[in-house]
Amino acid sequence: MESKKEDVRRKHIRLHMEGALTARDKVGVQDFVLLDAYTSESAFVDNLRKRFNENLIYTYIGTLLVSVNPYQELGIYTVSQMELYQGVNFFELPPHVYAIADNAYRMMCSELNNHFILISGESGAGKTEASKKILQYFAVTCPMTQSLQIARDRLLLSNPVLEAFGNARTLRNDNSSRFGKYMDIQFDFQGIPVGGHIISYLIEKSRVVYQNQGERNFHIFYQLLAGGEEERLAFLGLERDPQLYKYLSQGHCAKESSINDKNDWKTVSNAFSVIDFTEADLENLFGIIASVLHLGNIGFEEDDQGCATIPDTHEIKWIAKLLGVHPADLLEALTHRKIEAKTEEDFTRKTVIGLLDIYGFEVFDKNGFEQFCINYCNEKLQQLLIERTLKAEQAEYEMEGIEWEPIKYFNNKIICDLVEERHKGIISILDEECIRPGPATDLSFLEKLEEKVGKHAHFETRKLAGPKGRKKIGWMEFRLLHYAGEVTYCTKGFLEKNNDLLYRHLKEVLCKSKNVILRECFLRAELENRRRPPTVGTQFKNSLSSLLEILISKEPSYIRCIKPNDRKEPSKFDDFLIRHQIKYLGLMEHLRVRRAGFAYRRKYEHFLQ
Ligand SMILES: Nc1ncnc2c1ncn2[C@@H]1O[C@H](COP(=O)(O)OP(=O)(O)OP(=O)(O)O)[C@@H](O)[C@H]1O
Repeated sequence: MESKKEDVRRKHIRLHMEGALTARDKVGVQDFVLLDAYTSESAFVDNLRKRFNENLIYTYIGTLLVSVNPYQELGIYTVSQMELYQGVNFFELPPHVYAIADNAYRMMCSELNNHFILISGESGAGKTEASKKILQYFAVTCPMTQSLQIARDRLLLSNPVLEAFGNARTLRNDNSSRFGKYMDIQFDFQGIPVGGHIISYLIEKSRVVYQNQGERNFHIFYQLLAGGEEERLAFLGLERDPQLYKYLSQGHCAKESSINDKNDWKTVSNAFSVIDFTEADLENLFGIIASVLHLGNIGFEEDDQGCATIPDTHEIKWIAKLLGVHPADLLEALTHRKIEAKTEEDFTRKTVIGLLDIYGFEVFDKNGFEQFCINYCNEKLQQLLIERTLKAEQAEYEMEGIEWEPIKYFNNKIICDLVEERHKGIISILDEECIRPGPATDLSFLEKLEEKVGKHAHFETRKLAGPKGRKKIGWMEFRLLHYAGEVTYCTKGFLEKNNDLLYRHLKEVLCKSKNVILRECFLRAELENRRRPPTVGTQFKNSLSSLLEILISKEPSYIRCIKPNDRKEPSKFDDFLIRHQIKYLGLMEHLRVRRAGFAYRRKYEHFLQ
């Protein structure tokens, strides 16, 4: 009986495959490695366009998956599609995100090793969707006992909560993740999912207090106001109208027709109940969320001695109530000084498949401290790719004595060092400028950079550039020649954003809070540590290095997501925008290396015949 069912399944798969193979033959190449003009970016774009026009959004470069956001439902994520890819050799079926997921799963089961799938691309390119599809794939295709379904649901349903707290409307994407997300799914020796972890990285904290024109704060604030029950809002001292809150209205788009905060609130509330948040947990959590809104509305004034005062204590009373702290202590702490910062994570090993959904290179008209951090993160991830893929591939050919042309690829370690090297790198120089006594400014920081890294081949400023380059760099700016291209950063705000000081008084007050969540975040023991807390840049660097430690021990798979146009339109393929992404995703470079591997395989196969 079982084998008959299996036969039918196999037949079904074969028919699908044959159909797909014919379709794929007609539409460009399904693997860029097969491109004759593989060094030509135009040929690359042509192939991508041809396939995209036929709704074939996936193409391989060897085992790396290139995905173009279709901005429409294509009907390619059905359960029968999942079954089609289940247990089938990677290259036998047309490229698909399910093939990547299935391949990692099968390798993990057979070799009992750990894997990660790195999903990168710029905002709106489809990273989060891709990671959701992979999770759904595992949820449907992995052997599952009833009790484990609860764990599965938790993993899938925690997503709306993560998105509510970590995503926001930006100019590029209505639901843009403003943090890096690492999720791993643990499997036992039979390949049954037994648990998982979610770690969020590098959240864009500055968004809480400031949003650019056309952008919003994190969704949860708006969802709470739009959908929260009357009693809850009354308890929190909140009004429904987001315009009343400074932290929600700076971008002038608190209410957006494309976003339904009220409906989203329902989804998030439901998710909270599935992941076992009690009413007491929610009370504490929303107490903190509401306090942020009240904090934003506090009016500070200067007294006769030039000191900060808060004449209207209305908001203070609410915050004190919600956080369970003494109003006088809070008032004092908000107008006086001291410092702090925090934590990392740790977890036990099993065989796991990790999913890392992380923002790609950001290159805007004006790039600030946030873009500097994000792009540094991308340099480090590229380093990992070089270490793990390119170098390994070359080493293998050399070891086996296979004839091949060495590929010249750029090793971006030099740029990583420029940013992160102790005492010498940009982050250290910035930290020094933040710490040193005397009047440090963003401009003095720029001057320090010129003095200390001015000779570096990947660093430029207006002063250092020749007469030609000078025009394109402003007085307050420096330019980094990243592995994927140049990005000009404006130093304005670097010092302030790097400092992230949480004054000691304030921390002491929060340690005594009756709000359980807050008390967990501000540990008394940490107050005893009199050392200066790390700066934001250093926190970022440390967090990144712990992320890389997690990744380095695992076998990698890569998904590179591309956004086809800026208007979120289906069927619109903007060549210019796509070329930009091909460049910043390093795809041509990757193809060159893969192609060398492919040339070898072809030679080898021929030899075998
Ligand atoms: N495979 C897909 N099929 C259909 N629509 C998609 C697909 N991938 C993405 N989209 C559409 O594009 C939108 C943006 O995608 P997504 O949120 O995954 O981007 P992202 O790369 O995670 O962006 P950010 O970095 O800003 O979070 C989605 O809300 C969805 O409407």
